[in-house]
Amino acid sequence: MPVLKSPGKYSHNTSNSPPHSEALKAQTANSQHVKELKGQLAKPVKPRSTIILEFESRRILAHTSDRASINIKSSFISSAYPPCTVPLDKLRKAMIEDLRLETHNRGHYILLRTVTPTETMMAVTAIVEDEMGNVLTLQLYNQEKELAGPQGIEEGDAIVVKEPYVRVMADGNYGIRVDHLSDVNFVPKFHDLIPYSWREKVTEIDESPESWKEKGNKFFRQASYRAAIECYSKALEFDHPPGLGTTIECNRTLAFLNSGQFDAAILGVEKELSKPDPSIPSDKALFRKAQALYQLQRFSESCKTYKLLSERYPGSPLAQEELARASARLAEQNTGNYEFKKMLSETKERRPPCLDHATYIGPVAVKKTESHGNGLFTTAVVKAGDLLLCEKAFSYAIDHNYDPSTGLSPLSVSHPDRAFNGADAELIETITQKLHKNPSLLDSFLELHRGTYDAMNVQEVDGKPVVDTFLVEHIVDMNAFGSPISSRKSHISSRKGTPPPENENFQYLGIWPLASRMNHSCFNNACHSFIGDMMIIRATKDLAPNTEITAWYRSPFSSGASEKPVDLKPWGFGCDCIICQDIAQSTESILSTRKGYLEQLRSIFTSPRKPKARGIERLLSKVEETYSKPACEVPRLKQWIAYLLHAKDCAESNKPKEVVKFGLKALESLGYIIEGGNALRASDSENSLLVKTWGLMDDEVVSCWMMLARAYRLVAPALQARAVIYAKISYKICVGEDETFYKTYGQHSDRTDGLLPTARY
Ligand SMILES: C[S@@+](CC[C@H](N)C(=O)[O-])C[C@H]1O[C@@H](n2cnc3c(N)ncnc32)[C@H](O)[C@@H]1O
Repeated sequence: MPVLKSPGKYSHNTSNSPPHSEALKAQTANSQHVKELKGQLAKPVKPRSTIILEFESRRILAHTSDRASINIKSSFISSAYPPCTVPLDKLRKAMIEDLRLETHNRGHYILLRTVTPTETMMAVTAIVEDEMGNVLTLQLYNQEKELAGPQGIEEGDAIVVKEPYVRVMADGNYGIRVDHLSDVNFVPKFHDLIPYSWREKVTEIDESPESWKEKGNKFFRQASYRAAIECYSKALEFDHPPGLGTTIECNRTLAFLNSGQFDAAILGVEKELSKPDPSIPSDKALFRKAQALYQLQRFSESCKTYKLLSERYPGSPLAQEELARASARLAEQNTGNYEFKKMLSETKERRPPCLDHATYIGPVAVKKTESHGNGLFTTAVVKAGDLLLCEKAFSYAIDHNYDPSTGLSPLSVSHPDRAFNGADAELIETITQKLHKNPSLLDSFLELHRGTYDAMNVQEVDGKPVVDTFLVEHIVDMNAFGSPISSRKSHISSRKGTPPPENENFQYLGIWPLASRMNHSCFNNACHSFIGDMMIIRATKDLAPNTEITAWYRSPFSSGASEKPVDLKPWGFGCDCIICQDIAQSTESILSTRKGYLEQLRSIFTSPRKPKARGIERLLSKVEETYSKPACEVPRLKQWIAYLLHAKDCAESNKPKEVVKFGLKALESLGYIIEGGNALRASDSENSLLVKTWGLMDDEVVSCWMMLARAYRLVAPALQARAVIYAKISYKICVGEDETFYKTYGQHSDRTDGLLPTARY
């Protein structure tokens, strides 16, 4: 049977997979005990030394156990909760024993200090103490994992947690769980909040901008950018000669750049450049600004800044090189001309395959639909195969801990009724951090569809962005796409009958904000494909301006003979396209009669001893009779597969006329209206064959056209070239590009579908 295209959108709930459901059950059992403790004060239940010892033993065990022995690690949370939106100076300070269990201690903050090294599995975790010496576990979710590394949190570092959520953990110990990045402040050792007993001795020499700059430089050399930024910021608080201030600002900008804080890097540079007489050479400042703009995909501004740099400082080879790179991105952004073959090679060189390319927005725009929120619409006439959008992922993740033998990841983030794992958790974490570091990106991300999640509308507190992790989670749930490393790879392997395991299609997960505006229709008019983290959307039909562009969240092609509407429950709606309506309106008896014929055909096609063609054709006609509407109005998905398989059989038995007849019928089943395909006259010209209306697209459509092309070569040679052109357009729609078409398909292949034996990814 044909292997059908992998699912499109991704909504992945793993709560029914055995290890996760076991973990969920265990948590439910524990929840009664936890309920009883809710609201009680977090008075220590074990001595400090025992809690530290238990944590240290677990930490050492985690380092020494091999990967195979890692169990599913789960993190349960009973319900989403909003981040703290109260400024720190409006909160009251609390000690551990003032906090209430299983409670979000609103109106309070707590100052803590780490007394152990950190450990990371689900969260960055350490034992922390308060000023009274009481200890508990601190779990920081969604933080950069580097925080647990040599450049991260050190023993003795101070941390403020706003409105701490105190939990009773699975081992009975108490812990503070922090899900929102803005609920945590890492407090520099020299900050006023730090009590004297916790302070490091500060000598006079420390209290100068030079010494803070030197400290900053030391941290910078160790790639401890958070600490370096703290020191540079402290240095800038002092009176300093302008030259020194500019150097410190410049160093801080580089630390911002290296830690992905591009907004802050641009701000720092602009402050420097706005000074009437910047005393340091501003080439560094301009260069860093151009780099930060590039990282934010603001290529036009990046090019302008590099140009300014080249004018002011001619002869800088690095600036010339970077200008060329930014100009190449700008050209992609403006024209949609990409070197797709090169991009495919790049996917082999990079892991994860995040490509250095720009987003092209073709003739499309976001607009309100009548009944399902926003949608994507054409803004001009479009032909089948035209590029509508080539979008770089906003964020892209891979499940690093994925275990192919079990199909599971040891990471799991769970709610009572659902579980995420691996790539989801990774993606949520990456996006949360990106937004936290670059608030200029917040607005456009938060505009994405969020389902029923109701979030507060505060975006800044204490001068820092507020990112609601649970809102990010909902947006990911509604908008993320699962993707293979490249659609060409999936296409070739499915043609060869070695489709990648289903999990490989979900191996990468990403958010493509504009593409995610597309609503679903089984009777779609656009297809998305991938080259690494670039998503390519092409029209599958000729479209008039102002047409809503629709794609598949799940493919309506299902294996087996049963017909039912696609399950779109994870997105909270049911499809009401004409295909789904037709299934809903068909009587049980019609559907079961059709199913019966299809089952007979299926067993014939899979049997080594085939009956006479006439018998098969009679059954095919009976299938046709079960449909009441013409295929050009309502595509017949099951009939398409049946005709296609028969056409393949005919091709294998060297019956070119029959291949033409049934290959065309197969395409017509998908809604294609094709003129001149059956004429088979010697007088025909290439132009006699014409697709008047395009139907549904699938990887198998490429095979069908190639099969037709081979048959035409024998019975109507004039039509062969046009059939190849249609195969090439279909290939372009399915894999995103047609530069590799002739490396993949050829008329001289010994396969009936023309796939070349040399075709490989
Ligand atoms: C990824 S979003 C698509 C864009 C969304 N309409 C918006 O306003 O941003 C997915 C959501 O769109 C809506 N949606 C998509 N296709 C739909 C359809 N065929 N019928 C009804 N609602 C649909 C559902 O609410 C779904 O959860």
